[in-house]
Amino acid sequence: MTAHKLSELGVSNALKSLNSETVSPWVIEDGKLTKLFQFKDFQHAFGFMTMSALYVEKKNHHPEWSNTYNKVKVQLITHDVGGVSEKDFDLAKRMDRFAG
Ligand SMILES: C[C@H](O)[C@H](O)[C@H]1CNC2=NC(N)=NC(=O)C2=N1
Repeated sequence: MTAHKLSELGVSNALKSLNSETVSPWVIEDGKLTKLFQFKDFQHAFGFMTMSALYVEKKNHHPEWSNTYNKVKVQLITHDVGGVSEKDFDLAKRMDRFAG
């Protein structure tokens, strides 16, 4: 699947749809699709990262993320097109599911 950089309107519409399915919102921060996940403890946070890692490797589309104890900050952008694309929204939806 080739990536196409989404327009501002495209990002805004995709964000509305993505956030209708999740309790805590994704936002655009520094031009990247961003979310802070909070888990009950480190093990759950790391389990989320492990499930996500297997998926991102299969899709060859990788997050920028950091983990502090029970928190995982995720930022998604499609480097090949220099902006947010459908691939980022697909991964965001999957990560919300992995987070339970
Ligand atoms: C060579 C390799 O397929 C590319 O660099 C892939 C790897 N993972 C990637 N991840 C993200 N987030 N954006 C990309 O453009 C991208 N490109």
